Amino acid sequence: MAVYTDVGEAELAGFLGRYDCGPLLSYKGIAEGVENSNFLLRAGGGTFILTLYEKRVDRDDLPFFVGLMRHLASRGLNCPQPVVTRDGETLGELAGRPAALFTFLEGMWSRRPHADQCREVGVALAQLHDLASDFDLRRPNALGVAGWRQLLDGCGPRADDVEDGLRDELDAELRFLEENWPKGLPAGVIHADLFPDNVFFLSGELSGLIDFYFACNDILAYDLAICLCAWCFEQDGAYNVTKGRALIEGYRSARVLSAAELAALPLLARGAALRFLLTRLYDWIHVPANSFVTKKDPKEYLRKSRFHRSVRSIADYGVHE
Ligand SMILES: Nc1ncnc2c1ncn2[C@@H]1O[C@H](COP(=O)(O)OP(=O)(O)OP(=O)(O)O)[C@@H](O)[C@H]1O
Ligand SMILES: N[C@@H](CCO)C(=O)O
Repeated sequence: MAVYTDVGEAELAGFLGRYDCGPLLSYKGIAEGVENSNFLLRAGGGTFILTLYEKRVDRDDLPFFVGLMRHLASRGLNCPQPVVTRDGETLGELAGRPAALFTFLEGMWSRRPHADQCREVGVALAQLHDLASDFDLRRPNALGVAGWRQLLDGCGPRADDVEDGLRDELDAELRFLEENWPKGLPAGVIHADLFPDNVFFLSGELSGLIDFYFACNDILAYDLAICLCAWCFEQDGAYNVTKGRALIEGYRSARVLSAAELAALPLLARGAALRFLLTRLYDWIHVPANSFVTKKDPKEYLRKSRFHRSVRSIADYGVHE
């Protein structure tokens, strides 16, 4: 459950008083998610999502995230929109945390994505890259290759509690990636966390994207590699070549992937697997066992990391140049 910060009714009503959203009717914490505290809120003027920003979100980055959501929506991409107060503000403070109110997006995320949904995500990701290309704010990727060493160091010797020898294995993998990380590939704004729980479907079609709080400037094809990790493996850990092909072909139908980008995919996917392995491992070690947050399994990403290390060319992902 991701409600780190509790909000009292009186202080919430006070916060909402700055908006034209009508009186507070009800609110409840949303169990899903691991990063921020989210509440589903009903007011006279409709249904909203209230987000309180927690540890991994830097307050100074909020104008980038909120601005990006507004920019993408103005270009036709369906994503939550910050509600503006009567004073023209989109960001405020509640229960000691930075907070914002968003429009509610209809739809459900897919617990067991099928190949057609992978294709749709590929298309949507390419559209996002294209639509964000003229967004004028910049945010370096704090969880990019240059930030992984600090995460691994932060895990310390307790990494070996998850699996014997894990710390040395990750150290070797990280060193390899630091030395071989591709340079010069097309870069721009990426979502950086487009997992199934951040993609909504309605009546069988992709209806919107949420959770832009890792969005940043980085290699575009790295975003595709993240989706390859998040969408194209089965619950038993096996890579599904049909889903992988659908995702990549969906992406290519909306944005041309150069030969260099395609060739770099296995390396970028190793990086993507390591990034989520490291954040999960860090949380596994540091989030107290009695907290109300369901920790995500680092071993799922260890298996994915090992799979990507075994890949010899993009043909192993089911695609050709
Ligand atoms: N605008 C919205 N409309 C409808 N539901 C939403 C909206 N924003 C968030 N939610 C719901 O809240 C849940 C958690 O939101 P979100 O994914 O942004 O949280 P998070 O803690 O950042 O999660 P994650 O672990 O994916 O980083 C979502 O799975 C979704 O059910
Ligand atoms: N999508 C991430 C959690 C949010 O950062 C994961 O599955 O590890």
